Amino acid sequence: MARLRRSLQGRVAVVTASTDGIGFSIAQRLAVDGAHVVVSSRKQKNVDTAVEKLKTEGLSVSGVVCHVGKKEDRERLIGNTVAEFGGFDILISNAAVNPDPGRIMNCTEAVWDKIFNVNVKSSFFLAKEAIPHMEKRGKASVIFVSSLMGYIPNYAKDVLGAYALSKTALLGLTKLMALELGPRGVRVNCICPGLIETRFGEAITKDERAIKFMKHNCPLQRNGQPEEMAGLASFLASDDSSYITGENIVAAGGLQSAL
Ligand SMILES: NC(=O)c1ccc[n+]([C@@H]2O[C@H](COP(=O)([O-])OP(=O)(O)OC[C@H]3O[C@@H](n4cnc5c(N)ncnc54)[C@H](O)[C@@H]3O)[C@@H](O)[C@H]2O)c1
Repeated sequence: MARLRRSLQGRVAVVTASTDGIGFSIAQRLAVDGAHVVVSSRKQKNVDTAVEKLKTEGLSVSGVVCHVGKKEDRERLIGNTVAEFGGFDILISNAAVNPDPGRIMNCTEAVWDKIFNVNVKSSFFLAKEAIPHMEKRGKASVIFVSSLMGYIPNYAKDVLGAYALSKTALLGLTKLMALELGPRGVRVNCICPGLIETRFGEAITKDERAIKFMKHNCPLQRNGQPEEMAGLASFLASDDSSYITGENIVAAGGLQSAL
């Protein structure tokens, strides 16, 4: 007889930028699969709304405000979680920005710094700071959120320039961290979404040219939905992926070419 045990029962997960979009869907799915999920984003109001919504679905969640670029916010996110649960098992590093969409040769130093500070530097330091509190529980899984654009930074070169490049950096970060952390029992993987219908993605997903392009070039002929990233995240967080580390996994409807 099948055992009715949820794949993340007893685990504690922290998900950054999880009040909306892909992060919210991942938080929801991890909680449905049995984890307690710490929801976070920059604004208290958004955290409260997301936590409330998930609680009304009967899910085990709590919330902490965290701007991932601020060390003190990262310390609070980790500190509060450790104080309540003694540690945690799953870190989903999902926050990202693209403050001034444009071509790489138009990127200013200030925009470059903001993109790399949030998307790359903060992802690394949050993981580095979290790992001592995760590894002792024996099931640590770190998951970065990169992008298909990390592989093809020229995908939408008119709007994604330096942002796409920051996502390329995460592909390498995943490989490097997995190598160093494997012997400590910590797995590090990365999800690379294609075009997903969120507020962040709508500059492209709602563009007529992109819609036409997807119809003809994406094997599944459509954009993705945030929920379609959530199962992959849950799998990578669970024991079902216990022999998988250092992988950058694309979920993009089969799309392989630049816009
Ligand atoms: N939507 C897509 O087509 C797509 C494609 C590939 C990758 N991604 C990646 O997926 C992730 C989620 O994006 P999304 O599409 O769900 O859009 P989204 O706008 O819902 O998510 C981005 C989130 O990051 C948050 N954020 C920005 N700066 C932050 C900071 N300093 N600290 C904490 N949170 C911060 C924003 O508030 C926002 O909630 C991002 O890493 C994005 O790069 C999205």
